[in-house]
This record gives sequence, structure tokens and C-alpha cells, in this order.
Amino acid sequence: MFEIKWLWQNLEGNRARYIVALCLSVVGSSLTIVNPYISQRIVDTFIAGDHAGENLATGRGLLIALCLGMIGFSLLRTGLAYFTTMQYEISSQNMMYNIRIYLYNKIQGQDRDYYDRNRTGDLMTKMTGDLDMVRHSMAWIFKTIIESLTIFLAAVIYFLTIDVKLTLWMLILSPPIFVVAFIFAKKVRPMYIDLRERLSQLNTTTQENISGNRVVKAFAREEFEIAKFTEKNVNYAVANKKAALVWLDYFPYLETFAQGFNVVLMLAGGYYVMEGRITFGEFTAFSSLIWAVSNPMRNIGIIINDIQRFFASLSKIVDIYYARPAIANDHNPVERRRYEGRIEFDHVRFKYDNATVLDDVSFTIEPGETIAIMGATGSGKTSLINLIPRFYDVAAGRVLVDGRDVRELELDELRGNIGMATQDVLLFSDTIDGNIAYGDPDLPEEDAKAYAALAAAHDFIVKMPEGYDTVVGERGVGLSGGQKQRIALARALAVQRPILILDDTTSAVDLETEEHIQRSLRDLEYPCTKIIIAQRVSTTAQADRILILEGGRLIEEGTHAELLAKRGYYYDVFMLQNEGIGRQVTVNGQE
Ligand SMILES: Nc1ncnc2c1ncn2[C@@H]1O[C@H](COP(=O)(O)OP(=O)(O)OP(=O)(O)O)[C@@H](O)[C@H]1O
Repeated sequence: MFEIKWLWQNLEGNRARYIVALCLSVVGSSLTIVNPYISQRIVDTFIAGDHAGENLATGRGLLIALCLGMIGFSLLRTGLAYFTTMQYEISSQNMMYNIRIYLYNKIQGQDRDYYDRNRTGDLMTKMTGDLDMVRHSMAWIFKTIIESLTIFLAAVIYFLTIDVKLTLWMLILSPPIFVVAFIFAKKVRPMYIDLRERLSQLNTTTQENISGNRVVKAFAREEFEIAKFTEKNVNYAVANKKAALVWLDYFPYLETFAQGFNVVLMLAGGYYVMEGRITFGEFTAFSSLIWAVSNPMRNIGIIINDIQRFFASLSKIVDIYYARPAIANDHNPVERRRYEGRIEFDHVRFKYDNATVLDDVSFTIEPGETIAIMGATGSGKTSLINLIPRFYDVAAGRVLVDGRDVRELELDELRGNIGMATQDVLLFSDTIDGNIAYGDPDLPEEDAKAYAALAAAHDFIVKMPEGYDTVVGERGVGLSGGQKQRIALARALAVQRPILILDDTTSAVDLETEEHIQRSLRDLEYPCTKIIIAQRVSTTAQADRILILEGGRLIEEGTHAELLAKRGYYYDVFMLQNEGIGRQVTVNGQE
């Protein structure tokens, strides 16, 4: 089976330990029959045998040896069980440690498309609950299966050596138990898959609610969110109960059959003792080992239960394990070059699934040029810049950096040549200094301050209680939108890359601050091609060239003056922003 093969592969380094644990389980479980055998000897020799009284008088030594043997074997089994469990724990923990690292790297290595498609809560469930279920199975469920099976077989073999007929009577109940367990397993499997899905939905809702709590509060939607959570919670609880009830439906049958072993033993065993076919000691051995036959049967439902959960979780983990990103980063340790910063879009078409977002876009940016991109919301600006670091691949055409198709470039090298401040600013829970130096952990504090000053962030940072050592909360909590943008800009500048991409980075800052940032960008001390997405004409006017996107197509291209003279989209925006209130400008630029 594929999943088991996968587990085996991942057990590498711990296989020997795990196999030792399995073997010890078999040995330890086989020893279960020793004490019933000794009991049988004691009963037949010293209690119920024909010469019991005589033996008791003459063979005390043997009796003491047998009693000590029983105690010794009990201690041996306990010690063995302790040692065996330890081996299971160590090997399964080690295996999970390795898988967790691998999965984490795998998730890190996925492309943007993967993150578009997968919910955070679902990925978190896979990395925590599902992994732990698999570990639990390796350490406990497989152990239980092996031990139950060994004890069952050892008992049956021992019974057969005593009396075949009575053993067959004992096993008469096994087929119906197997049939009941099989029907149960078939019925419950889809339920566990569903249960696992509902848990993931519950986690996703919880995660979204916690990370989006500020929006929830802003819209006073707590009750709605509580209702949404309650719905998922109820769904999960209902699915859980449904699965448990299915188990309960079958439990009475399994339990009745398991109890039936005692009845069969009493009737058939008692009859054979009276007939003299078996001794009383042998009857005692059957009686003291009956649990070894009935318990595995009784537990079969629970084991099937756990195995279903195990497979439901394992298949989710294997999904991540084998997910292959369309844009893979091999992290080849090639010598990384510094690019000149020439960018070319050659008849680029791009789509998300089937929706075309960019169509036949062509332009060239020379090294050191500053290009502004403008266009209505949803016109494809962010999608366009995402193609340069190859977050997505084009559907047709080519994106070239320094004359080479980005698909031919080593990804780390390509991305290592781009500094980026994204529209949705994400800061880490770290100090402000740590956030600015995120792309270059060796950045001296003085340099971090210098870049913060260029990004017009220094003044507000020094006013904070602990200055650059102030820890900002998750996603930059505690800072205003404009402050976050400026720290993100400082972070992008600090890596000193030859290509700088700013996606609406100054949208939340005032005009005076923006003017300061524009000056800084113009006077950067390192050579750099700049691509700036902006909505304000005050920003775009400073660029060497402006590209206008509309519905995924490049409709205008030129300098500020050229585009004004053209009296198209750019002119309209210019007029709207400059003449402002009260003036209505249509798309055609007419009032
Ligand atoms: N991950 C995605 N999956 C599917 N469609 C997407 C995705 N990201 C964006 N889109 C769609 O692509 C189109 C272009 O989006 P894009 O973000 O590039 O526009 P934009 O010009 O940057 O907009 P804005 O100015 O609002 O940031 C939109 O119609 C958007 O709905």
C-alpha cells in the first residue's frame, strides 16, 4: 500500500529501532502464555490432580519455583513492555521530527498559486493534528495491532496443543465478529474523511477570525462571526457524534460476541472436563487466557476506528509531501550575479485559472530607469509586477530580466536581485530594526537607521518608547498604515537590489512625506531600476516613463508631459486630482 510505503521511506534512520520495537512486541506478547501455562501446571500438580496432596507434601520446591517463575515472568514482561514502548516513542518522534521539517520546507517551497488555493487553517491542521495522528498511530496503533495479533495467535496455538476440538469451539465466534467489524469499517471510513474535513474548516474559521479580528470589531460583526464559528463547531461535533454513534451501533454486537467466548468455554470446556477429555488445569489455562482471544476481537472496532483516522490524516500529509510547485526553487548554490536591471515584457499574456488578467503586454525598462504603473483597480498592475520575481508564470510571451527569460534564471538569484514592498504590508513580530534588516540579517544598525530615514520612518521610530528596539505585534500591530508602509519601504531599500518594485507603497502617507520618499528614491546611492505602482499623479510625474494599464492591456506609455498631451486616461486622472472636488471627468476625458 502506497501510504505504508511512504511511511517506511520516512522511517529511514529509525527503521532498525522500529523493527526492534515490533520484534519486542511479538516476543513480549508471546510471553503472555507463560503464566497461564505455569498456572495449569500448579493446578494439575498441586491443586486438582490425582496426586495433588502427595505432590504438595513432597514437591514444595517445585511449587515455589513455579510461583517465583510466575513473578519473574511478570516482571520480565513489564520491563520488556517499558523498553518496547520507549523504542516506539523514540522512533516515531524522530520520524515525525524529520517529516515536519520536510513538510515545512515543502510548504515554504510552494509557489504563490498553492497559497492562493490552500487555506491557512487547513495547512495548519495538516502540520499539527494530522501529523500527530500519524505519530500516535506509529507509536500506539500499530503496536496494539501487532500485540493483539500475537497474543491472539499465541493463545490459539497454545489452546491447540491442549485440545483441538475445544479450540475450534472457542473460535466459532470469530467469523461473525470479523463480519461485523468489516461492515463497521466500511461504513465509518467516509465519516472519518468528512470529520477530518470539518476539523479543517473549524480551524480555518478560527484562524481567519483571530487574524481578522480587527475587521470583525470594526464592523461590529462579532455575533455573525460567533454564529459562523458555532456553525462549524456544530458541524464538527455532529460529525464526531455521527461517527461515534456508528461505532455504538456495532459495539453491542461485538461486545456480545466477545462475552460469548466465556459461555462457550463454560459449556464446551466444562463438558470436556467432566468427560475427562481435558484436565482441570487445562481448563484453567483456557479460562485465564480467554481474554487473549476475546480482547483483540473486542478491540477490533477501536483499532479499525483509529486506522481509518490514521489513513484520513496520512493522505492529507502525503498531499503536501508530493505537492509539486509549478515554479520550483531548486536553491542551486550557483555563484549569484548582480543584475544590471533591464526588464522586458514581450507580448505577455497571463491568467489565473481561466481568467485572462494581462493580454499582449510589451514594454522595456532600461537599467536605472524609474517607471510608474497606473491603472484602475483590478487592471492587472500587481499581477504584472508579480511576473518579474516569477511568483507566477506567463501563459504566453516572455518576461526577460537582463535579456534572459525569467524561467531560465535561477530563482534565488533572480529574487535576490529584487527588492520589493508589497501592497499588503506584512511585518513580523520582531523589533523594528529586525524587520528592516529582514532581507539582510547582517545589516548594521546604523544602515538600518539610514534606510529608515530615506523611507521617512526614522523620525517616528525614534519617538517610540524603545526606538528601533520596539517590538511590533503580529503583522505590525501598533503601527499606523502609513508607518507600516514606510518600514516595509525601508526593508525593501535596505537589501540594495538592482531592481526595486514598490506596489502602492506610499498610498497611506501624506503628500509631504511622499515628497521626501520621492527625493530619497531619486537619490539612492546604489544603481537601481525602479518600478512604482502608484495612483497619485504627484508620484508618477517624477518617473522617467509611465505605463497605463486598462483591463490587462497597456493602453498608454510615455513621460508625464507626453501622456498629458495625449489627453487620454492619464490626463483624466491628472485633471481629476488637480482640479478636484466638483469636477466630473468621464473615461473619455469629457466633462
Ligand atoms: N490570486 C488571484 N487569483 C485569481 N484572480 C486574481 C488573483 N489576484 C488577482 N486576481 C484578479 O486579477 C485581476 C487583476 O488583479 P491585480 O491585483 O493585478 O489588479 P491591480 O491593478 O493591482 O488592482 P489594485 O489597484 O486594486 O491593487 C483582478 O480582476 C483580480 O480579481
